[in-house]
Amino acid sequence: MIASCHPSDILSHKAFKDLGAESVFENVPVVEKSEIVIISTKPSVVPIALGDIKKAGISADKLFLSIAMGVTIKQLEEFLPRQSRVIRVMPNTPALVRSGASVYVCGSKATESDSNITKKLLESIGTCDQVVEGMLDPITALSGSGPAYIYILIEALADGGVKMGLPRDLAYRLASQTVLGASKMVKETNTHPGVLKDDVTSPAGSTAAGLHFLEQKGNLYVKQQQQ
Ligand SMILES: NC(=O)C1=CN([C@@H]2O[C@H](COP(=O)(O)OP(=O)(O)OC[C@H]3O[C@@H](n4cnc5c(N)ncnc54)[C@H](OP(=O)(O)O)[C@@H]3O)[C@@H](O)[C@H]2O)C=CC1
Ligand SMILES: O=C(O)[C@@H]1CCC=N1
Repeated sequence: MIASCHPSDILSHKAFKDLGAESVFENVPVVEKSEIVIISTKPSVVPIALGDIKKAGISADKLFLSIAMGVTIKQLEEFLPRQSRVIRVMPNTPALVRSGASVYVCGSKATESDSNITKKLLESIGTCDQVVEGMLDPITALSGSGPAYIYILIEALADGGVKMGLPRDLAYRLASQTVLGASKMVKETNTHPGVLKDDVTSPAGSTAAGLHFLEQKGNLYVKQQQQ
């Protein structure tokens, strides 16, 4: 494995080395020495980084996997040497704990073998689905950005517990395990989330009161947006 980073980025340089990768400060040697190249710069940097590769006139016999948000297959193929094989991927940060949700789209020159190796790579860090490019923006909003929305939910659940007297570490443990458990219920029982919600909600119970409160707040929010 070989990775590039900026000369001032000592932390990434060390992190790559700790992973057992060769770490360099230029993109061209990374592409020269690799069969599969992962493009993971910010979207605005993609044309610059790929421009370096095109200018260097490297052989195009490589598979490029791009995780850059919003950079289309057509743009990637234009930025790279002709005949480069391109696959666009949208992963998410739970990949760090091997619970990612990734999707990928094959470019015009990607082969079945490229698709298979991409699936194998992504399945080693979570789930993986092949999709069509038109789905990538909504998927970015759902599973790409989604963890941020769930963290806010976990923080809010824990804050509520702390407000009512729970120690913070216990509150975070319970909140995160609750999200994990609820998620597994949806995945493993194949039951509609509305039905699972009803199962928790006893008549005249505390969950019904909590849901009523949230619904009122939700309606309030929608009304504020409409004003
Ligand atoms: N964050 C997320 O949850 C997700 C992000 N993505 C996509 O991943 C990409 C990276 O996002 P993120 O990790 O958050 O961003 P970061 O800014 O953390 O990472 C970008 C990396 O690119 C490096 N870089 C900058 N310029 C160059 C260059 N010219 N050549 C090579 N490397 C360069 C940076 O190095 P240095 O710091 O040394 O400049 C940095 O390590 C984005 O395209 C984003 O859309 C996709 C899915 C989820
Ligand atoms: O917000 C971002 O730029 C990236 C894309 C998906 C998740 N984070």
